[in-house]
Amino acid sequence: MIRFENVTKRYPDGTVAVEGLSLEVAEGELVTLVGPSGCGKTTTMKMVNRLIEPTQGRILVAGEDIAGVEPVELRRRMGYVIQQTGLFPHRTVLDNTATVPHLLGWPKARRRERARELLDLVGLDPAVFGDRYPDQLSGGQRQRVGVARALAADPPVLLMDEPFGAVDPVVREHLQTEFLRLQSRLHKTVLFVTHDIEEAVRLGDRIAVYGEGRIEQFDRPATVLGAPASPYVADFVGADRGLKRLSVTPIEPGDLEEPPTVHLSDRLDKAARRMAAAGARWAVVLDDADELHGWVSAGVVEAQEGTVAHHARRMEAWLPLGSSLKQAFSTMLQHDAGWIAVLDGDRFVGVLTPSRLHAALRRSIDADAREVGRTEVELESIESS
Ligand SMILES: Nc1ncnc2c1ncn2[C@@H]1O[C@H](COP(=O)(O)OP(=O)(O)OP(=O)(O)O)[C@@H](O)[C@H]1O
Repeated sequence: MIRFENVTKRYPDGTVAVEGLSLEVAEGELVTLVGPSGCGKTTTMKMVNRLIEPTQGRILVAGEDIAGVEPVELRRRMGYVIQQTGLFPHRTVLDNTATVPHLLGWPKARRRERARELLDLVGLDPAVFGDRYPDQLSGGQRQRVGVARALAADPPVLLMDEPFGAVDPVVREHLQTEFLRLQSRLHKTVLFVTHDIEEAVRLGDRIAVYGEGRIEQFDRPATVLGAPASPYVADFVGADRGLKRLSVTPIEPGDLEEPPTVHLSDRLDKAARRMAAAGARWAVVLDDADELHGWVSAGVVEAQEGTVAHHARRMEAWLPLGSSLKQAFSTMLQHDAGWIAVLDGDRFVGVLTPSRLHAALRRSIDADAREVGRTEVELESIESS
């Protein structure tokens, strides 16, 4: 969707900001450009909407060489979000959001309706915020308006230059989560500049790690963290990259243990037999709709009569399949739990234990090194190592 072909930018004073850059962002993909200050990220981005012209090479968007597209026309096809949102201070939030539809000549009622819809989408109630001016908003709210404005005309491409850079870390994490949720619905092609490696790995389908004016590695976040291409990249992603990798490695069905399951309505002697047969000290308890209720321990079951319902404990520590290993670890710590339940929708699929979590992480590193799927890596090789 966005393709750089051997692009170089040399400024008139001789500074080479970008050199021989080749990079392709697929349709619907979110690529983060990350690197230290001055390495050429912003220059790269601004060449896509022709705020800066390359000295050499060409850039194609949807197959078309943008050198032949009117800059104003080109920019209407691309949402652009920057750190200092660039909102018009004397226009209301609603009018700011409707900027591009206004430029495109949409009738007033339609563009106001669209602006309200967009504000809703980014989590701002238009009835509350629509008539405010930008200086009557918090930094995080201003950034949301910036995102809403960029999306207003539904452009296929979004260019985002440190859009969450000016807000505190808690708000930033919140905005990132919301943006990921939005992106999972909208599937825009996104080029996202940041100097924050945490943000880059969290948001990017792939990340391009910049050295000076050139890309040192362009890969999925887990690969960059697990197998940095050079000492420079290893240094940039940080000594705690193993820990960071937890946040980009999802829980997969193959990572889970399957303890015996019993139902709330089961008699205790049946539950006891099932646990004994499995050699388990506890079982997961499901309700009549087969949804997770909690757990029950073998000790309680053996000593009592009646049904599981009287002795089952609620299980609060659970996560959906596909959550990150970091969320899993954090949930274990938060609930002081030796395992967490993993659900697929409402369906219970298994449990993740600390040793399985460790195995999953090791397996994903092995899988990347061998360029195979994680499920193809034998668990034995981990447990015996
Ligand atoms: N108009 C200009 N004239 C000369 N040099 C420039 C110009 N704009 C940028 N540069 C230089 O080009 C290099 C890359 O700048 P760029 O803004 O692309 O970096 P960046 O990675 O986005 O940095 P930051 O994270 O600090 O925004 C820097 O050395 C910068 O000083």
